Order: sequence, then structure tokens, then C-alpha cells
Amino acid sequence: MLKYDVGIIGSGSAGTTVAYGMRTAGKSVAIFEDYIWGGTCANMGCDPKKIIVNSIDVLRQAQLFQKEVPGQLKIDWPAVMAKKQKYVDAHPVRTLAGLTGDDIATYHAIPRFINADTVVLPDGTQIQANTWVLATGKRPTRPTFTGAQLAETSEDFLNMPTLPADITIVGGGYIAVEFASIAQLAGAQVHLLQHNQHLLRGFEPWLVDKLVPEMTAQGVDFQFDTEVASLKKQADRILVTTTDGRTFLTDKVIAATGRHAAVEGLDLATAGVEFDSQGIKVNGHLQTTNPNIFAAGDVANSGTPNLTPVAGYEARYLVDFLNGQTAAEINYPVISSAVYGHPRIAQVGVSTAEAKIKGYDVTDYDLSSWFNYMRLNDQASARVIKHDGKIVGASLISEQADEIINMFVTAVNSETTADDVTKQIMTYPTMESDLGYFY
Ligand SMILES: Cc1cc2nc3c(=O)[nH]c(=O)nc-3n(C[C@H](O)[C@H](O)[C@H](O)COP(=O)(O)OP(=O)(O)OC[C@H]3O[C@@H](n4cnc5c(N)ncnc54)[C@H](O)[C@@H]3O)c2cc1C
Ligand SMILES: NC(=O)c1ccc[n+]([C@@H]2O[C@H](COP(=O)([O-])OP(=O)(O)OC[C@H]3O[C@@H](n4cnc5c(N)ncnc54)[C@H](O)[C@@H]3O)[C@@H](O)[C@H]2O)c1
Repeated sequence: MLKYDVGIIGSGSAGTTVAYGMRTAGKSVAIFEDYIWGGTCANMGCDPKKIIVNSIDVLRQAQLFQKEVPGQLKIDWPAVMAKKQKYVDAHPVRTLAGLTGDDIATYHAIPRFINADTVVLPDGTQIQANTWVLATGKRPTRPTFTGAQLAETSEDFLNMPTLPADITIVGGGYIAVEFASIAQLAGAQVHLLQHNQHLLRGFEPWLVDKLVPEMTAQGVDFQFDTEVASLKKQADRILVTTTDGRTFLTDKVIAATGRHAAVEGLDLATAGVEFDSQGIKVNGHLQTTNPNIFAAGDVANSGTPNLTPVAGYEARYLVDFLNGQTAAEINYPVISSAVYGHPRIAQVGVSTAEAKIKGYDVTDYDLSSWFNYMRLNDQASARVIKHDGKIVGASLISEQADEIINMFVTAVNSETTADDVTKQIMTYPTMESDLGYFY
């Protein structure tokens, strides 16, 4: 039987961060991956998406500057895909080389627990580790309506060799909205079907109320309270039937109806690890119901959003905890998030609803007339929540919201005051140099 100090299942942001951290601390480490080395973010999530988004940004900028820079640009979808693929193809190779270069044992297989500390691989190899870290992430949840097998996933969308003329996206979360924005601006007609009224649940309603009309004006066909009853192949197209009896033909259906914890095949019950569809049950030390098995990243039901920086943060905490650098429970800073549509929306810290309960100041800003936004033709707005002379929360809609929000992340975390800002000399004219105006 092979033995390691630490066994890590999953090679995404969480798994690789734990692997490098434990190896640096001198432990023997094995990591297991059953699909693509490097995980979701780099291979079929954030990074390939952002490469595509950046090409769409150029087109969007041209649209915003059409008076000053007349003429029409169009997206060459296969060329965008080729650029994206070049990055994606290199990533697993780089990940594997990095792991093996650090003397981390790598196994391309699904390990199955046969007791509390030992797994078996499909070829019969048994591997024991003193500590296990489960970092298997989440995988797309397939809807259950008739013909759901005709619906494709986010991974298929990011690999589309050509752009279909008409795309239907089912769901109203991050993925649905980002992909709707990409495909519509790239030249497709997009229909977004959301089964209730709630788009981007968890985001400030005022942001969503501004985003939907903006995307509608770009041509996205939002259909709320619309549930799919069935999908049926009709020649080269797909016939969509909704539960209220409407039918229409489309070229491609993407299901963006959420993701579930990737725990299939691990036999966690045998290892005494409890989980549900939200993820693996963990305590404040990210410890599962088996004291020698921990979980981090999307698969851990830690009550945090499923985002790459959160996975990395949890992994770094685990490295410190497992190496005795901390005995405290994990303590998260404020967690920012953005939806990479056109425009972007982003938020961090105290929400409007929470501010109202706590009696904090809520100030709205129409940024479109501020010099830095005006020069970019950016119809931006922000809401800033303040308490005791400090910024405790912010939300904004802007072409640059994903970048600007990080300025607020720092201001909230470091409890920056107006006085602190005036002591800094920032480059001008930039969005960040406006920070003082928000106090
Ligand atoms: C389309 C899309 C866009 C996204 N965009 C963003 C974004 O812009 N910003 C952001 O912060 N987050 C984004 N996310 C979320 C982000 O990708 C995840 O939060 C992040 O990847 C979580 O990292 P992880 O290490 O927990 O899991 P993952 O990266 O999912 O890694 C888990 C790994 O475990 C492997 N695995 C699963 N089961 C087993 C098994 N039984 N045996 C062996 N290996 C296994 C998987 O194949 C995978 O490689 C996006 C996600 C998607 C799907
Ligand atoms: N910019 C980012 O940071 C980013 C981008 C993409 C994904 N992500 C991460 O990935 C996760 C998964 O994204 P997602 O968009 O798949 O999930 P999500 O949980 O954000 O949204 C799922 C959506 O599908 C809807 N839905 C569920 N079942 C449905 C059904 N049967 N029919 C129609 N609609 C249905 C839900 O109401 C919800 O609107 C996100 O929660 C986020 O953590 C982050």
C-alpha cells in the first residue's frame, strides 16, 4: 500500500493550493484528478470566459464610441475560440508540470474510499493518507424536463466552434446572464428563460433593475416566470415547449440551472463524511464529519459563495491550520463578486437591505457625469454604504465595475477613512483616483 502525509482529491484552485502549501511545509503529498488538470476556473470557467468577454469588450467599446469612432466591428467567433483554446490547452500541461516538479505525486483517476483513511484506484492500487482534503468542486446540474439531454452545459458553451444564430439559455444566475451578454453582443439572438422573477439572486436588486433593461436594449429576450416543459429535436433545430404551452425553435439550448457538489464515486459514506447537494458538511476548521478529512472550495458547504478567490482563501487557511500555524476557526474577509456582462455589475460588503436594518448611510451616485466615466461614455451608477466615516459596502454598474469594486474591497477591509485617502497620491485620471469622492 502507498502512503502519504496528505491526499488531495481535485486539482482546481483549492486542491492545487493545498498541495503546494503542504509540500512546501515538507509533507509528502498526492493529488488526484479525474478530468482536466487545473480544475474548473482555468479550463472551463472564469479564465476562458474572461478571454471571450474581453473580445466582446472591444466591440462594446466601439459601440459606446460610435460617434467618435464610427463604423461597425464584428466578432470573429472562431478566432476568439482559437485564442481561448491556446490558453486552455496550455493550462493542464502547466499544472501537471508544476505539481510533478514540486515532487507531488499525481494520479489521474477517481479514488474510492474503502475505510476512514484509505482509497482504492480503479486499477486496484490502495493509497493511505494521514490527512485527506476533498476539493472536488461542483459540476453542472442537468435539468429534469423531457428532452433535457438536448440541453448543453456551460462547458459546451465555452467550446462552441461557431456561434449559433439563436441561443436559448435556461436559468437566471451568473452563468446565464454572462453567457447571454456574450452571445447577444457576439451576434446571436439570445432568449433567457428564468423560471421565476428572480434574476441574479444575491445581487443588489437595484443593480439587476438597471442591468435587465440595458441588456434588453441590446436585444436579449428575457422571459421571466417561464419554465421549460420539453425540448425536442426538429430537423437541425430544437423545439422548446414551455409549461404554459408556448413553443419556439432555437439552434442551441444551454442549461445554466446551477451546480451540485462533485462527490459521485468517492464513497464518502464509507469514510464517514456527510454531504448533501449543497456540498460537504464542514465545521469552522473546514473539517468534515471524519476528523482526518477536510474540504475546501466549491465542494465544501462553508456558507460562502462558490468563487475562485474563496476556494484559494479556504485552501490557504487549511494549509495554515494543518501545519499548526493557526488554531482559530476560518474567518472570512468581505467577499466581492461581479457578473461579467456588458455592463458589469459588482458588489462587496454591507448590502442595502442590511444597511436599512442597521441605520447606515446609503448614498447613490450617478457616475455618468463624473469625468472619468464621461470620457469613456460609461453610463455608470454606484451605491455606497457608509458608517462612522468609513465605507462598509458598495455596489456598482459600469463597464469597469469588476475592476473598480476592488478599490472598495480594500477600503472596506482596511477601514480606510477620507483622511487616509487624502494622504495618498494616485495616478490621475483613473477610476481609483475618485475614491475620495465617495466619502
Ligand atoms: C462557467 C463558469 C464561470 C465562472 N466564472 C467565475 C468567475 O468569473 N470568477 C470566480 O471567482 N469564479 C467563477 N466561477 C466559479 C469557479 O470556477 C469556482 O468557484 C472554482 O473553480 C472552485 O475551485 P475548486 O478548486 O473548489 O473546484 P474546481 O476548480 O471545480 O476543481 C475541482 C476539481 O476536482 C475534480 N474532481 C471532481 N470530482 C473528482 C473525483 N471524484 N476524483 C478526482 N477529481 C475530481 C474536477 O474535475 C476538478 O478538476 C465560474 C464557474 C463556472 C462554471
Ligand atoms: N462571475 C462569477 O464570479 C461567476 C460566473 C459564473 C459562475 N460563477 C459561480 O458558479 C456558480 C454556478 O453558476 P450558475 O449560474 O449555474 O448557478 P446559480 O446558482 O448562480 O444560478 C442558477 C439559476 O438557475 C435557476 N434555475 C434552477 N433550476 C432551474 C430550472 N429547472 N429551470 C430554470 N431555471 C432554473 C435558478 O433560479 C438560478 O437563477 C455560481 O453560483 C457562482 O458561484 C461565478
